[in-house]
Amino acid sequence: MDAERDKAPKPAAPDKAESFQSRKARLRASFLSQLPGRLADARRAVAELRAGEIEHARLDALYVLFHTLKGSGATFGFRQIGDAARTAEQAVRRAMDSGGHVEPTLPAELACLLDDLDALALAADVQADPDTAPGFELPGPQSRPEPAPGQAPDAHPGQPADRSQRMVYLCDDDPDLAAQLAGQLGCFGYRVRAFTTLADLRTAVESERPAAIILDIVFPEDENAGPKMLAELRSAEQETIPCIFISCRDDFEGRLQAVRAGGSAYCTKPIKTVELLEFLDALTNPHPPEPINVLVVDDDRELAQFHATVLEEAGMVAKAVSNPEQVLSLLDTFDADLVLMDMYMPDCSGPELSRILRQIPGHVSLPIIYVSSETDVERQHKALAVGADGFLTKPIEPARLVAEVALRAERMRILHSLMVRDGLTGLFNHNAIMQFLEVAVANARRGGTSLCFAMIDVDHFKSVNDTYGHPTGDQVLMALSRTLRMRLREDDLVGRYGGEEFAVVLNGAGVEPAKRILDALRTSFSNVTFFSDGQEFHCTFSVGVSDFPTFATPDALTEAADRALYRAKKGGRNRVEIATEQDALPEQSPDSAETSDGS
Ligand SMILES: Nc1nc2c(ncn2[C@@H]2O[C@H](COP(=O)(O)OP(=O)(O)OP(=O)(O)O)[C@@H](O)[C@H]2O)c(=O)[nH]1
Repeated sequence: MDAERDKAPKPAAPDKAESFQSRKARLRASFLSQLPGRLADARRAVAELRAGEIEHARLDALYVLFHTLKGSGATFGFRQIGDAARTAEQAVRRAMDSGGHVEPTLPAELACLLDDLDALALAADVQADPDTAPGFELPGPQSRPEPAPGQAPDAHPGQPADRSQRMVYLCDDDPDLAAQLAGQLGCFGYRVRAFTTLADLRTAVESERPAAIILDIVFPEDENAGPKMLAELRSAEQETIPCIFISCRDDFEGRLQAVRAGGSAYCTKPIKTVELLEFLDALTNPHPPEPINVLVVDDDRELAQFHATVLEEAGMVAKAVSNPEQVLSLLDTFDADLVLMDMYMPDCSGPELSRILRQIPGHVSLPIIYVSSETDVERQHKALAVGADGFLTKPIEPARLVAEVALRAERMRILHSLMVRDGLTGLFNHNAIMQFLEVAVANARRGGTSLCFAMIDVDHFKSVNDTYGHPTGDQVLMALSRTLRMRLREDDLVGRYGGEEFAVVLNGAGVEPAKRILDALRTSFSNVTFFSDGQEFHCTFSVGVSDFPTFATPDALTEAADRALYRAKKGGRNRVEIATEQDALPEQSPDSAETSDGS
């Protein structure tokens, strides 16, 4: 039934240099050129309908065809085509709802509607001016709101932000807290000047403008002195300096004063350094955030391409696909933040595709929004019940499409980041790094590549805590996490395995390069000087490394790395040990693992 369309030339992938006006004209022309083929397909299917018989398959196919035509006709500005297709769709739906029984009058009714559609298709070239057609007004480039308190702005947890050389002023009347926070932020690459009085802060701002201010609310002179000072600084400054309030006040009044003074974020004491860092990164990061990635799935190629074009115009990265079968493999390589999905597609419906995605652990929380001309609320609810997140009705205004996609994708990035991050270090947490290890092993197996898994454990960490106190121990852990994040490649994965143990997945690395990299990290960390109560000290760590394919499963890799780490500790610490085949799980040699999972 789709034979004509398959022969039709596919719309070219969006060319970045091509203007939106010319893209929309091209897609509209492509829709028109394919219209006769689609109508011929429909006419053949109508001719094959047997009056008085049960005809599930032909009715299903006709339904998808008219439904698609309804949505794309309206989107490309051909309202009458959309209306006629809707009437035909409703006639087919009635037959489907009566158990697939074809009333004797149905074929003639549909043939009549197809005559109308043929006539409209002929007239279509002059029917609608694309510039005035609904659905063609473009929103401006996607603008992102400043992160609100509680929002984690970094879309890619575990990836370092370039914080080097960013000067931050911190003002708190508690000198110990000011010094401690300054020390911790310093571990993450910020240059911090700490002040205990507002007068000193004002003098410093007047002589050198900082990238951000961290400001207490309550000072001895006034319980709202911090917000008052910010308001004063802002009235004197040409450009506003971002400010994060820190306070032991968690009451509404304190928060209200902070917002009124223009505070961008609010952290309550005791301060969680990672939370503070996230706000600082968001407010001072000179790099724009990662664009939102959207996968658009619609069997109507022009419509998929059109929606992708609208999203790209708004600064997102959008891939259009018309065959649902390609979605899984595409998602392996395209890190989609959201899937925009048609509801009725001939070979696999939107709800079926949603179910398939929800059965894959990695896609359980991937936002799915249907874009469909289905207006029946009950059917919309049924489609949503399989795990989709929203419903947009075709034709959709570009501005609304962009806003809905941006809102949901941003929210999911925030939630995802909170779910997968460790609170102290900002690295992936235990569950996340173990899940990433599974994915990395599956990818390495499929691609025939290698990878290394390293377990890193700080040496004599208990005595660091015992000698210098727990907060200093925390600083050591934060400094190590930063060293790992800054020095490893972007596609390597770093997580906090637990306590003072860290896990690293070095994608594509063999044992020898992995050992070289980890030895370099070990040396550079051992050179970091820590300070506590006027005393200096250094820390080291030990590493156990296992590799794929010598160890073929995530369990085998973890166990082997753990055993190698034990040897490193036994052998005197501050060293990297490589796992050998003797470190394999007793019951699971690499060979048996290869066959047990069927690969
Ligand atoms: N400061 C701090 N300490 C932690 C944290 N998580 C675990 N620890 C401490 O890390 C220490 C780990 O000590 P051990 O497992 O005995 O090992 P170790 O002292 O590092 O000695 P070796 O591993 O044998 O070199 C314990 O004292 C834990 O309380 C944390 O988040 N912060």
